[in-house]
Amino acid sequence: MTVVIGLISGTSVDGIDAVSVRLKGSTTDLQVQCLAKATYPYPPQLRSQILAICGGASISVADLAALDDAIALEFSRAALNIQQQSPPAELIGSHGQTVYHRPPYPDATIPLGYSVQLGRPEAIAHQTGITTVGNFRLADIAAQGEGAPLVPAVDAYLLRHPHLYRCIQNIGGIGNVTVLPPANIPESHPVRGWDTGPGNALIDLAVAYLSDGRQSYDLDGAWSSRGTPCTPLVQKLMADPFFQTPPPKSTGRELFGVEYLQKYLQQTQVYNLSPADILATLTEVTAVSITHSYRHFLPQLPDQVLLCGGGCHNRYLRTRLEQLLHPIPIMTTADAGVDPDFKEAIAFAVLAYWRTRSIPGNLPEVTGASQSVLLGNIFHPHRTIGL
Ligand SMILES: Nc1ncnc2c1ncn2[C@@H]1O[C@H](COP(=O)(O)OP(=O)(O)OP(=O)(O)O)[C@@H](O)[C@H]1O
Ligand SMILES: CC(=O)N[C@H]1[C@@H]2OC[C@@H](O2)[C@@H](O)[C@@H]1O[C@H](C)C(=O)O
Repeated sequence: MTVVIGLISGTSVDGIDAVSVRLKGSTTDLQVQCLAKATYPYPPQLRSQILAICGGASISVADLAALDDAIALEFSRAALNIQQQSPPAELIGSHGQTVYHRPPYPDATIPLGYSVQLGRPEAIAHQTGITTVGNFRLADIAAQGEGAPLVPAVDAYLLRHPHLYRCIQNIGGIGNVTVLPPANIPESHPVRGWDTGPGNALIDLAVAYLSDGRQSYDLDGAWSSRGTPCTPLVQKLMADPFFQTPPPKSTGRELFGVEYLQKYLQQTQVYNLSPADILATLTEVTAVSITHSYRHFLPQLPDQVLLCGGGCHNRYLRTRLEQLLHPIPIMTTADAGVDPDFKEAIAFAVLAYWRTRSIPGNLPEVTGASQSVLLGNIFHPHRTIGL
């Protein structure tokens, strides 16, 4: 049994999700007991700076180093806080903060992806005195994978149903799915997964714009529920090559970010949309892109969909998914015993644990990597002899 801390701040950049978990077993016998969980919001100025960088703002290398350390410090504080609420942890798995993600593409000078997570793990090891694993995406990228999504490998052991076909749908800033065939069918039906497109990132940006910065997200989907999705605009947006490309695929704020929103807002003028319609239409893009993925890239529709990530609390989005996928039941991962708001943090605790046991963490069927690889670099805290 090992106590491990898992840390992540996702593409919504709303704060650091931290868990302390007790782990037992390894893969098929993996057991996870959650001991403590909390979200630590970023200081507003740091959040704004991160969002600016994600939106393509220029930064000097010196400022990038300072930002990296500021994020590492917030992650270290989160780890030390969660540590106070649970037994001593042996290990930290820290995803860090993604600020740039470029999937691999054949015409690039080097046809490998490029993904930057800030909050350097060696600094977290130093600040906390706890061995820290980080840089999880790099080895998969070196093996020609997308470097994302990585959580499906953990979902495969925590959320498989004995005889039902499940989709685990994360709706964070970006959406991603894990496709879990039932445990009782042959291994020729592999676990799959990919990014489905925007989750809440565009909705959040639009809410901030339409409310003059007074709101940062559409609480429970209340605002969008007062609008009507503009079907011709949804169809136009769904023609984007990202949605039509079969998996493996990954994306981020580089595609579905500030620039996208600006172009989208111009298009909404053509259709004379109200603020509520603007939000309902963006929410519809999230819902339709998810169901489009299921209808086009799965051998069969799932028996159940289990939602996770902050978007599972958006009632309007959830209702639209229920309507679009009727009669497939839409639940959350809480119905299968995994907290939908902390599943990603739990996953990075498990990935760190696997790394220290030399268990590969990527699924080549998901990321497109040429082989399974060990994910992450291990950093031990430097302890001065005699202290
Ligand atoms: N009650 C709610 N109603 C509507 N939306 C909500 C609610 N609670 C959270 N959200 C949405 O969820 C977002 C946060 O989701 P989450 O923390 O899962 O994203 P993330 O982990 O940062 O993203 P990713 O999974 O892409 O890395 C918020 O920005 C907001 O848009
Ligand atoms: C580069 C990056 O941080 N990607 C995130 C993002 O947020 C959701 C989706 O896009 C997913 O691919 C990934 O995160 C989770 C933690 C993953 O790797 O499974």
